Amino acid sequence: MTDPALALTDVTFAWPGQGGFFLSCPDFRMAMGENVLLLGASGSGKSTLLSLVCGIATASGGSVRLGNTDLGSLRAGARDGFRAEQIGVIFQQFNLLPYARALDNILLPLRFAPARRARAGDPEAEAEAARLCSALGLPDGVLATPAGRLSVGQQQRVAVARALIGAPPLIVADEPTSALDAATQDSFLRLLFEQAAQAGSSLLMVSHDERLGQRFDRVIRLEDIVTTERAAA
Ligand SMILES: Nc1ncnc2c1ncn2[C@@H]1O[C@H](COP(=O)(O)OP(=O)(O)OP(=O)(O)O)[C@@H](O)[C@H]1O
Repeated sequence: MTDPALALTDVTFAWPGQGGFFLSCPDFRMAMGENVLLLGASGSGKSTLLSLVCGIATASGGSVRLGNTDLGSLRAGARDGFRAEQIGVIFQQFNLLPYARALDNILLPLRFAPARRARAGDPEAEAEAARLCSALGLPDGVLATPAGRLSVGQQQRVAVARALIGAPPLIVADEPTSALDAATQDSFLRLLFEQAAQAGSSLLMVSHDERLGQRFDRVIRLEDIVTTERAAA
């Protein structure tokens, strides 16, 4: 039997400090190639769960597995490299380098990920970046433009191209449509799904927006897979 793309088992985690936030996730799995939307209200712990999935935060108990690798078995440096190889991340604020060309932003994850760079067609990864931009509806000329000079919609597509390049097995997206109107959201999601499917990537998106649900293989409410507690003030 093939490993799931992602498996969280008996995971526990607490942010340190007063008013600490505790989260536990007994069992959450995603199949290879599956698209899952995780719905939750603001402050419910969606970004915390994504941090655990990406290995940015480390579970205090249980296991987070991507394919056949347990993130907890990796030292910090190895975990960073593993993340760069295996996960394409689309942040809410896109996190592009504003003074770097869109092309350099898209190629950035490949610097830390030799296997992903090879999948992107090293040494011609620029051609793959151009193909992704065109497939995502970005006009010619965007690649050479500093990211900070692009429109919000264009920056968002550049952020998606950066996540998709080199076909990472998992794409993680944190509220990537929050800055868009409904019509633009729909075309954006269609392109993201098409390109993720072409790359064979699984897609885990978190949002508070129930309207996005119809395009996904599975829609889950955060409270159905995690329990959370806040320390008394
Ligand atoms: N870096 C951090 N350090 C300490 N506590 C944190 C940190 N990040 C989040 N928290 C705590 O975890 C709780 C859940 O936050 P989280 O960002 O995971 O929720 P969310 O569902 O993603 O919210 P939003 O939709 O508003 O982004 C917060 O209320 C906060 O108390």
